Amino acid sequence: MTSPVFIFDFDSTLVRIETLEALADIALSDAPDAAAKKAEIAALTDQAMTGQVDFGTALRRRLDLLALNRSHVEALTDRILDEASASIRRNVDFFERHAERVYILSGGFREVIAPLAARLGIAADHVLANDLIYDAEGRVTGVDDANPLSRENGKPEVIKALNLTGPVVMVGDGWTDAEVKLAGAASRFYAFTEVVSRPKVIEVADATAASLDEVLFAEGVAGRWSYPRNRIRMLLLENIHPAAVERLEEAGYSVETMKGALDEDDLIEAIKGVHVLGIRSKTNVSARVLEQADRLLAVAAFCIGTNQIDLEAAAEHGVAVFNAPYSNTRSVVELAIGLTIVLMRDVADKSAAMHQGQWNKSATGSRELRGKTLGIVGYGAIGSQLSVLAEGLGMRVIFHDLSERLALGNARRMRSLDALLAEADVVSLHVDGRKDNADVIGAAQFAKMKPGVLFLNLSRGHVVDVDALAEALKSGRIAGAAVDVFPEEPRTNADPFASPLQGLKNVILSPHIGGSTEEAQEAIAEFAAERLLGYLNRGDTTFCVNLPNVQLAEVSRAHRLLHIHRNQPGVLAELNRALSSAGLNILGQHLKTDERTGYVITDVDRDYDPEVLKVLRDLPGTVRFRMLH
Ligand SMILES: NC(=O)c1ccc[n+]([C@@H]2O[C@H](COP(=O)([O-])OP(=O)(O)OC[C@H]3O[C@@H](n4cnc5c(N)ncnc54)[C@H](O)[C@@H]3O)[C@@H](O)[C@H]2O)c1
Ligand SMILES: O=C(O)[C@H](O)COP(=O)(O)O
Repeated sequence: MTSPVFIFDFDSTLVRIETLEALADIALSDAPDAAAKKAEIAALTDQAMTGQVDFGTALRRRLDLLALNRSHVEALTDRILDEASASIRRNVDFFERHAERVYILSGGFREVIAPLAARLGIAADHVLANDLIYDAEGRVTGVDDANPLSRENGKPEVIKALNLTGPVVMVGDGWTDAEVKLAGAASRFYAFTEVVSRPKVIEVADATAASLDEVLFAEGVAGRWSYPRNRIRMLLLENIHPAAVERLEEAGYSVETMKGALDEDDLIEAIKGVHVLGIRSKTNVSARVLEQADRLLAVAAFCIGTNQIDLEAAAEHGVAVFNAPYSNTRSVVELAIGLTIVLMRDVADKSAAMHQGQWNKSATGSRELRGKTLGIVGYGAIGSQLSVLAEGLGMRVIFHDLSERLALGNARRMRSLDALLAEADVVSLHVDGRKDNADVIGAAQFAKMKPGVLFLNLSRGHVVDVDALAEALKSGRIAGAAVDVFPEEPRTNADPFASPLQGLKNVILSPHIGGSTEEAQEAIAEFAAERLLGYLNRGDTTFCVNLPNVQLAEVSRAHRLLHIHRNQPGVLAELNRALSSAGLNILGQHLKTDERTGYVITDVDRDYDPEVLKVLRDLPGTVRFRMLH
């Protein structure tokens, strides 16, 4: 079968700008009537692109409004590579490989197009565009009137004159591109909507393409990615920072967001057809949810904790789970320090009294941090950082951890929790949210603490018996507490909150905001989005919390087969037998297993019978099979 000739429009297709509007921004930057002129130019562009004004008239009227000169055009030309549309940037490889069957056809200007054409490997004689005419002073006086592209219906005329063989595929956003189809000069016309969507153009198109990946997928051309990225749906819950949306959309994925968390039934409904779910600490991804997720490839916890996700069930379904283990740790530590000082000085109650008109200046019970003993339970990423900062403020630090952890600075490891409780003036909990940690601190532990101790929990709600804490506070054994996390937390800001700790003296309650700083949320968004992109685009499972971790480079000029299977004997041998009997040439292979799951990544030469993919999908033990190219 002859592969098609691809003809691409330039403005709002290969690039995300309209040339004349961008030139207007440059040329009119100091003009007093800039706004009015720009509006007129934008209106003319729109009228031409929707077929309301003929293209030639619109072009000349816009040029007349601009008083362009060579330096304006050069300024745009210099930055045109940065303006390439996202899916074009992702698919440079396609252009390079098919350059001899690719044309750029544009009512725009050859010199503006040239740098991008060169970057895509498209020869100068495959760039069909208007030529600007300059006078001796470098002022633009118009375009070459003899060029059909400076007129209505110029594009079909130019294509026909090329006498192309084989199917012709036209890709563009505007009416002049639709004219190609209407004049019978293209076999198929894709209305390109990545930059702008024009209903009148879509109406006459054979198909709509929200990205170049869509066109390549529909045309059966091996693009940069096997499946159009915009068809991969991502659902981000719980008010995840917009930086994540930006990054994932820039990479071509379709992202939907919701502010709050969802309960199990609503989540099951919401993730139908969703490939990637983004959550924070309040969405429970249960085995039942995973069971019914029909497309789910990955879950990203845009936070540290993953106790809200059934990690084992996710692995059984081949769903990779990622988190951001470090991005908000500093925020939690700063809050813990601040809360400790506020508790030591009883600032919260004194402030509340002042709001009621009471002046209560007194030093009784107020203490400095300096020289006090801080007992940190859980000496991981947060606990150990808190240790360093607290020492910097003059505290003595002791800690207890189930695992062997390096004591930082002068911190002293305590062999038992009880030993720590007996010595600490302040107890701060920083254990992880594993199920076994339920009620790690209850009545018995409060009884072992020093009278007058201060208590902080910024880890997980279920690790403390809150009723026992309330009793210990009421009895005065505990002098104050700061609690940021609760066994039951409202799913959204609109839901009510209730706790036995409400109304107690020297108790600071905060709505799970330990990691809620702008810095942390942005850093989490970037980190977790990168993990997702690494997994979707390369199969990379670095930092994955439930599948074997494999760090992978981008697949280049090969197809990558990603096979997740139950860790049972013989799967790798079977897989390689299938590959070898199909005559596939293996370019590279990685295997990593944990006690439950195996993950094999095989890069193969591109030419093979696609039937082999079915065999791999059906291999005994297969949990999930995916291919990237
Ligand atoms: N309040 C917030 O907004 C917020 C923000 C970030 C993290 N967190 C929570 O803070 C906690 C700590 O986070 P991290 O990043 O430091 O986790 P981490 O996994 O790095 O460290 C947890 C440490 O606790 C230890 N541990 C677990 N159970 C223990 C137990 N029963 N006794 C003693 N040690 C135990 C582990 O061995 C580990 O060293 C987690 O629960 C996390 O979900 C809360
Ligand atoms: O696990 C975490 O990182 C914290 O508990 C923060 O959770 P959040 O993103 O829901 O605030």
